[in-house]
Amino acid sequence: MRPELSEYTPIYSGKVRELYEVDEQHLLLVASDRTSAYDYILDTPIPDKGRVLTAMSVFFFDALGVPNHLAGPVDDPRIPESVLGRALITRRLDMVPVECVARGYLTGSGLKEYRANGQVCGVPLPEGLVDGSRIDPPIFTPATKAAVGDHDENVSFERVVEEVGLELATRLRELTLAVYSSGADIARERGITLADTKFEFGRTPDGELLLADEVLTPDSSRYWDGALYEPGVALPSFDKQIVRDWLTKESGWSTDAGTPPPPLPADVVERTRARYIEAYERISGLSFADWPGGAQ
Ligand SMILES: C[C@H](c1ccccc1)n1cc(-c2ncnc(N)c2C#N)cn1
Repeated sequence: MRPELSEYTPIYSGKVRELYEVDEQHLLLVASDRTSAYDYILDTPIPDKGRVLTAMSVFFFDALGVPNHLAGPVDDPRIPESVLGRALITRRLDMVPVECVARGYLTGSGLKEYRANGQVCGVPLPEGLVDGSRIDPPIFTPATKAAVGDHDENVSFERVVEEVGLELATRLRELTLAVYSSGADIARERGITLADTKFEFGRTPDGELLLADEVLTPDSSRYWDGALYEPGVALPSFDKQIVRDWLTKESGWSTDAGTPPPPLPADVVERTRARYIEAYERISGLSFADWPGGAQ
């Protein structure tokens, strides 16, 4: 008999995920079906999004072989039925207060910084780069964690050293770049470009550094269709572009409307759900139909 979610103490509620305390040493990390666009949480959920992103994290945790915070399988008996397939039991860690970002392509906030001063997080880049340009080798572009609703602030490696010390900062950079490159290689072999990603790390009581949070999901990364890639062309997000295009080109809403986006039509929801599942099945080579927690 599985416990009820109400038996666990909620300790964090994010835009699209929640964290609960299971016991002194363990947490329950829950991914919702909520999705965001243009910094709004949309009213319309995407069915199975939480399960697909959980499945992607588990695939990469297994594939990457990096010590991580998982403390049980996706069907662990401590996971309530109501969140089965979109929740994971993790070890409770002392989280490192740094968003560890790796970029293999220039876009987003990195592009904005580059255009202003020719570098990203203090890392100088060659002249003449444009939106979508390859950054080779990939760079470590850390950020400080913002309050809920704010954007993270890109910071230099030196600032991370001030925050956590040289040894840990160096280790975070090494691990971030190595894990990004491994994930990017796996995705590239399946025709998908992993442009950038964000990792979080935490330490165990005896000081071991573990990969935590979610890994290499479309919510923590930018995924592009490898077949469409060309530098200088604004690259559509593999998973979010359907929603973005409907909102800005068909719904009558606009990003400067100052009002929340309207509810999504059923076909936009279904096509977006299908894109998440396509990304998972192409990258993992597994069938999402085999993932626990189907329609209850
Ligand atoms: C922001 C992020 C979060 C993720 C998911 C849902 C809501 C928040 N978060 C993760 C921890 C955390 N703390 C202690 N041990 C851990 N193993 C983790 C993890 N992962 C704290 N915050």
